[in-house]
Amino acid sequence: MPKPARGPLISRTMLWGFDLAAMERSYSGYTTMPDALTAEQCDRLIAMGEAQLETSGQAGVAGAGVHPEIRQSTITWLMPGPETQFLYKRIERIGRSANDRFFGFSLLGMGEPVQFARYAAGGDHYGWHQDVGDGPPILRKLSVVIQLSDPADYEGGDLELRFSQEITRTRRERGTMVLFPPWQLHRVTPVTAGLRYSLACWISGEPFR
Ligand SMILES: O=C(O)CCC(=O)C(=O)O
Ligand SMILES: [Fe+2]
Repeated sequence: MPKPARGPLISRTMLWGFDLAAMERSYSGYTTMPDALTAEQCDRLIAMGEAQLETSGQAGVAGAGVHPEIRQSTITWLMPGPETQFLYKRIERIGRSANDRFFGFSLLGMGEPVQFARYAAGGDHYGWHQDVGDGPPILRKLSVVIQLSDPADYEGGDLELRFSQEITRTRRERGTMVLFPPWQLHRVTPVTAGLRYSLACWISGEPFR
C-alpha cells in the first residue's frame, strides 16, 4: 500500500516542542465502528426515512439542484426529536470517542440534521466528492456515514475512500459507522441491484487552527 513520502523526523524543538510521535498515534485517515446501530434500529430508521421520502424526498444534491452526473439518490433529513434521540446520542457518543482516539479535533456538535439516503438499482450513486467546499456556513470537521442496509439486499453501492491513487472500500455490514475528515475524497459506486439505505451527518466545530 503506497504511502505519501515523508522525510526524516525533525527534532522536537524544531517542531515548537510538539511531540510528533504522539500526533501520529492520534491521527488516522478514517476509522470504522462496527455495530454502531443494531439491525432492529436500522430497520426502524429505514421505515422512518421511507415514510418521509414519500412526502418530502429530494433527488440529487439538496439545495443545489439535481446533478445526476454527480449524484443520483433520494434524500430526506431525520430531524432531532423523540423518535431519533437514540440515533443522535449514539452518533455523539461514538463521534466523541473516535475523535478522542483518532482525530483530536476540537468539536462543538452536530450543526445539521442527519441525512437519510436511498440509492436504487439502475445506477443511483454519488461520485467522487468532499463534504466541504462551497457549502453551508457550518464548519464540518468530521463526516459520519452509517450503513443501514443488509449487504445481501443490494449490489454495488460501495462507500469508497480515495487516498492518492489508492481506493479503499469500506465495510458494508449494516450498523457500521465510518468516520473521516470532510475533506477526504469519497464516493458511492452505482447500485446495480436492490436498494441501499444510508445515513450521513457531520460534526462541526470552530475553524481549524
Ligand atoms: O451514502 C453514503 O454512503 C455516503 C453519502 C455521502 O457521502 C454524503 O451524503 O455526503
Ligand atoms: Fe459525502
